[in-house]
Amino acid sequence: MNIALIAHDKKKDDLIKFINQYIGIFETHSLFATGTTGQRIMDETSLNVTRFKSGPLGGDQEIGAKVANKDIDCIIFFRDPLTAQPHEPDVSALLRLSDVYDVPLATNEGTASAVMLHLAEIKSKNN
Ligand SMILES: O=C(CO)COP(=O)(O)O
Repeated sequence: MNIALIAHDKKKDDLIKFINQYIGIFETHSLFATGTTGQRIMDETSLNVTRFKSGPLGGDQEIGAKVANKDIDCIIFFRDPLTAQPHEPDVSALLRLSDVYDVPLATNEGTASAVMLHLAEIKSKNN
């Protein structure tokens, strides 16, 4: 599967911790990320990631374009609900496209954990 990973600045530590928790599942998928999130993932985990521009510079939109082209199967987006983002319209556009194309989108750790359990189930069925 093609999985997009995104985290706002105050959630990046949480995302890295989350990824390391489920590293065995993530390493069996193709990963995409916005710029800074992707760099942190590559620096702090063993995973390789295709990086787009940083979110405020268009990265959410680039991932949105991939969603519209049916190139993304799942999005894990650790959003910061307590900090205003200068590129909020881009974030909303990505969330909207995930609904348009019915792409699973986890915007917090609880939902992301549920998604990972689902991916683990698929993996064990395929083995
Ligand atoms: O702002 C973001 C998502 O809206 C994330 O972008 P970065 O990964 O470049 O910080």
